[in-house]
Amino acid sequence: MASIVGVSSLYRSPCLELPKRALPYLSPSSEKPPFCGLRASATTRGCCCSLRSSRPTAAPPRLLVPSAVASPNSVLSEEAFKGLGDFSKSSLDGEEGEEEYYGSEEEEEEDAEGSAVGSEEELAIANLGLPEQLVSTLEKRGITHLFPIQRAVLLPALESRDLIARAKTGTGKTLAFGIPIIKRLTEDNDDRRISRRGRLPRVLVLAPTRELAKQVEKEIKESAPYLGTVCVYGGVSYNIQQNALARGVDVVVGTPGRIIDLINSNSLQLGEVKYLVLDEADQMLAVGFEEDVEVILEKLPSDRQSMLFSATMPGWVKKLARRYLNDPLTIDLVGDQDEKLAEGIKLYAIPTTATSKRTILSDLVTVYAKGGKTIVFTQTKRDADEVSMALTNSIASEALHGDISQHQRERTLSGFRQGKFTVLVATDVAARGLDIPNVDLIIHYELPNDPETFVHRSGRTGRAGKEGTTILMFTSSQRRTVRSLERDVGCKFEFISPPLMQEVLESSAEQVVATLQGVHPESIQHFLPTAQRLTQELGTNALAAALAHLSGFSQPPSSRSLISHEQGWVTLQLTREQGYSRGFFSPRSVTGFLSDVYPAAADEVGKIYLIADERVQGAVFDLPEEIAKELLNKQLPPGNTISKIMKLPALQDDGPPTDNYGRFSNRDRGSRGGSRERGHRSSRNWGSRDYDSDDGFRRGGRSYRTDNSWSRSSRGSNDDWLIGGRRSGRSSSFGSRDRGFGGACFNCGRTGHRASECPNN
Ligand SMILES: Nc1ncnc2c1ncn2[C@@H]1O[C@H](COP(=O)(O)OP(=O)(O)OP(=O)(O)O)[C@@H](O)[C@H]1O
Repeated sequence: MASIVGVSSLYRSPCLELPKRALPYLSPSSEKPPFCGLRASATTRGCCCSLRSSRPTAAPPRLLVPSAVASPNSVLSEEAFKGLGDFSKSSLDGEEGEEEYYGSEEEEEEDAEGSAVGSEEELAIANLGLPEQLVSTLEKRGITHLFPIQRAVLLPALESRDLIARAKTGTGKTLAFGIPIIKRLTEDNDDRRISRRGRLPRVLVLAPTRELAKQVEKEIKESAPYLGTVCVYGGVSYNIQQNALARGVDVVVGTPGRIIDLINSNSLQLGEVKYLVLDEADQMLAVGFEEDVEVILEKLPSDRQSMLFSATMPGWVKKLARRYLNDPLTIDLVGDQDEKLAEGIKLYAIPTTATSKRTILSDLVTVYAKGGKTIVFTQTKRDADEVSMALTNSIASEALHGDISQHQRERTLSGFRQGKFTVLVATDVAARGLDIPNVDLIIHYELPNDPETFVHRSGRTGRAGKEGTTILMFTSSQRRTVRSLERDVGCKFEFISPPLMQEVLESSAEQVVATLQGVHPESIQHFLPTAQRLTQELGTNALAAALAHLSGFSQPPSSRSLISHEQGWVTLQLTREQGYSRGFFSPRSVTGFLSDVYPAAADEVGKIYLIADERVQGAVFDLPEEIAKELLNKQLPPGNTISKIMKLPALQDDGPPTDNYGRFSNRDRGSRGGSRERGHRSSRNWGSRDYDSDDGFRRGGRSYRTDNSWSRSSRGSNDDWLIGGRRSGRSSSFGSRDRGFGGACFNCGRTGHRASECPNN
């Protein structure tokens, strides 16, 4: 698990170049010894100071930029930050050598050498010669040492290099561009322009969503309150934004749609912009946004520094970026071969069915979030609403998507940040960039559209070195997509089963206990007399009743299938003693047995699985609660036992759910009908997915992969859910209302009739 403390780890050979060369490069007035904070290579390749600047660097007034030593394959080691992001062994699009690239092949080898002489001190922001105001505001926010991406970007950014930077989610990319830009703006203030009214912006940061734009604005404002920073985005009145721009501004952060509107109304002039940042660059350059970005770029001076940041940079982004960037330096702290997710994120995957999804969801939240914050990602706005509504019965939750008014979106996010409710159900509008403290659990209620979205969604937890958990829910038909996801993201899921009711009850109780610990002692005093009376009357039952109520279990939990996890179903086990067997024991034996003992049970039986233990002749199967009760009261033929079970025994063929199982289930005939329809719709709906864009209207999304394998499978899975989810009620009713006999005759073994109707009788 990565830890922020990792920052204090030592790396071995500190850069020897920078102290000599970089003094003027950093703050001329600083008396602190500057250093680059990067280990010099044990080989001949040198540290960041030898990064080649292959074009003249635009030195700001009073900043002397040293002419760097040419070293095309400059290498930096990240020993000190292991866990927060490793340097890659390959370039973003595999075209090494074509461009300057920041990564190492011999890193591991180097890491084994040398002695630990670098120190926390060397990474201390206070030692870098940054403007004092900046150092002090960062320190107040607990930011005292550079994170790896910040360290890697600082010098090239100050050298005015165009950059393409990739680092994992939550590793501090905002300040990676923020710190050098703020330094330049602060020092480039000879003419006191920072306070001048009507000054035009020198920095433009483009972000794909309003929430992200606001967050970047906040980060810059908090780090440099003395700069004029204005955020412009759609969904709110123009006036306030226009007035703020008119007063004079240093940094504009915004979403493309509103920026274009403000340019067109002449409220925003970009003629003095010196620094352009595309945050979440791959999304900014995806179809739909790219045209807007191009319109904006046309308004910018060509003599500017451009920087692209994201946790994901598919190859096409880099190719496209060449059109906008000038001899860019690529800084890649992710690498193509390695896991793309931030470390410290535990990954689980859980097989579900469309009908059991919602029940499982609330159980997962209860058991895995342990009272912390959860974000549930859905594909569509409608699903976000519906899932949030369904959850609200048991857990406080709210929905966030592009159809919700901007005002409400802001209120929702702020309520979530403040912990007023603990589950946010969102479309991918919340997948990128949002930095919300203490999000412990991410649930992909629906498979993401592409691996990049999976990385960004999951990256809302495990930020800045913290731990987090991600759970992917999938149906059996989506198994292949899950495997592709593992391959594309370089991760491995641990496959889990739905939590048992006992676990849910225990977790709920624990959370209530944690909440009780926060009750103010004075409040307790008010309730003490009643508590004492109740304890005398009811003993510990009084406290248990209070816990049950506060856990949301005033009524006993409804019965639930251990197989499908659907409510209202019970899982029973049939075992047959040796010697009573009528031949080979199979699922047909179960349906035949049921039709003899209680035909209603044979009609309604759900999934049937054989017990794995070869010494036991038996199976488990699902029945509706009422039917199960009746069956348990029936007289059974000798040698047979039926009991209600609380835990599944080991089952043959991996147990539920697979595509093969349930062949003997009546209910399954319905779902097979459903899957025909799924197949029919799967490819068509891909383009019309209900995707949120910044400005609340649909934008297309680039299909990131060229081989289509991911896209195709996720298209299928997307629609699978669209149909499965919305029609879940119908799907489950197909089987149970269809009274045709789905089992096999106990007599002749053929399907379609009961033993009592067997023509062979
Ligand atoms: N040097 C630092 N020390 C401590 N905390 C930091 C440092 N730099 C950034 N942070 C904090 O780390 C968190 C994550 O930063 P940020 O949102 O910039 O990550 P990111 O890499 O842009 O993530 P994403 O890819 O999800 O957009 C923020 O809360 C930020 O304030």
